[in-house]
Amino acid sequence: MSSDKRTLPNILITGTPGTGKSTLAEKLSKQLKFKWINVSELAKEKNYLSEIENDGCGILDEDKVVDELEETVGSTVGGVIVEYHGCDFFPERWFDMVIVLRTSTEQLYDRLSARGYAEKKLRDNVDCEIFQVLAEEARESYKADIIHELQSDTKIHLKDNLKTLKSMVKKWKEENS
Ligand SMILES: Nc1ncnc2c1ncn2[C@@H]1O[C@H](COP(=O)(O)OP(=O)(O)O)[C@@H](O)[C@H]1O
Repeated sequence: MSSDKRTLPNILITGTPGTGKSTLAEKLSKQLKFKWINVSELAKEKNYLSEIENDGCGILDEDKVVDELEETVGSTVGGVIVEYHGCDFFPERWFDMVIVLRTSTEQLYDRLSARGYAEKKLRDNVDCEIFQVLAEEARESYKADIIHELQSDTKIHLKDNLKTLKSMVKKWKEENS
């Protein structure tokens, strides 16, 4: 299905753990009255995580996630916000906007320390942000004109990002009505 058949846009929010995906997705979904899907939470609930890796994270059964979400995210209704720290396994046709959240090393370090991440996991995630792993993955998986990198260090950034996204949704609706 092409995006112009949807009545509302679907938004993917991706980024390194701790960059603020859930914080942004929760507020945005409330303000826009969109459905919010946190893939990590879904995977835990539905038991889509197999084999525990050394860092305590399971390996996601990506096919099961896609099958589970196809009815909702692939429907003609749209208006879904999906968030996950990965983006290359979702069908490209699902999304009209792909948001990559970026956070400074210092902020990310503090946030992940506050989460109690062990030193190695913390370092791996900070490296993931420094090397722009998710931004690169997004560029390899989606068209450049739907990808938007947004800085997410401060509460002011959060406010600005909400404003930016709401105006992007407004524009999309005008262009696709
Ligand atoms: N723009 C921001 N400014 C300041 N703190 C933020 C911002 N976004 C998120 N946070 C804080 O950072 C932590 C991680 O945010 P969270 O939304 O859980 O990240 P993610 O979903 O990407 O793992 C939380 O404590 C949250 O309150």
